Amino acid sequence: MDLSFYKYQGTGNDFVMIDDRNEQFDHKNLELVSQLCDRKFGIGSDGLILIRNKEGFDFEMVYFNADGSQSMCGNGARCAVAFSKFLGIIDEHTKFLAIDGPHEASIRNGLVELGMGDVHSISNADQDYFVNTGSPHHVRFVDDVEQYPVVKEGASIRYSDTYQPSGTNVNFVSTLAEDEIYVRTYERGVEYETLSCGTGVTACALVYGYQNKLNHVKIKALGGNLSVKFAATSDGSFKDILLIGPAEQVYKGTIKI
Ligand SMILES: N[C@@H](CCC[C@H](N)C(=O)O)C(=O)O
Repeated sequence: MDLSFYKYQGTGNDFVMIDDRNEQFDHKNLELVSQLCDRKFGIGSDGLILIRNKEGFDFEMVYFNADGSQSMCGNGARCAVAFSKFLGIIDEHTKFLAIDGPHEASIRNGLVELGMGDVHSISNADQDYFVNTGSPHHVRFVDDVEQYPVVKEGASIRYSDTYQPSGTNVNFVSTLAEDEIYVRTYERGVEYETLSCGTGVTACALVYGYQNKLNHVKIKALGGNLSVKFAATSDGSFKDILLIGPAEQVYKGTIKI
């Protein structure tokens, strides 16, 4: 059977997107998901997203990592908003459902402002930090992130006893300017460094912003630039979090499954 798909990228985090409003894709077939995401034997991507109908929402984003596991994906959600606009499901504003709950977003000229879920706290993790932004993120500040062994150190933290059994994503951060950081991320479920991670840069921006009394942090990632705005509350939690950045359709195709 031929499966139609679109390919999207958000700051280099790339996704196979499937319009599955007729629910024909077998979402329990995780082997198929990882085969489609395989860069040698499939289409190739960091993740796969199904757009489905959901009562009370414009759509539901069903997200899978390349290995078939599921979590919240910030860049994927920005791409899902762009794809839903392309499909004519939404106009400039949307309310949709993801695995971590409802989200609101807007899109203008390919730039997506994505409302993220509230974050309850930043925890200490040895000398580093841990933040859950819909997906789990370890955050470590380093002197020169460009030269840092992200895959080696990231894998060692991801598989450490502290994070068993489900593991974590791992972000390494250096300061570029007073209001700008450079973030590189080892992603769980891809099991490698990706060019950008939306929930990851959000976690890093919250930690950096909190420490430096900022409510708007710019982020450089390997795949492009993002920014995060938020409000810090007196009890150490964060609300009104916006992840802002581009989302682009790269191509469409069909593949035999
Ligand atoms: N790339 C994503 C994060 C995807 C989920 C993550 N790999 C996990 O399993 O926690 C993003 O842009 O947020």
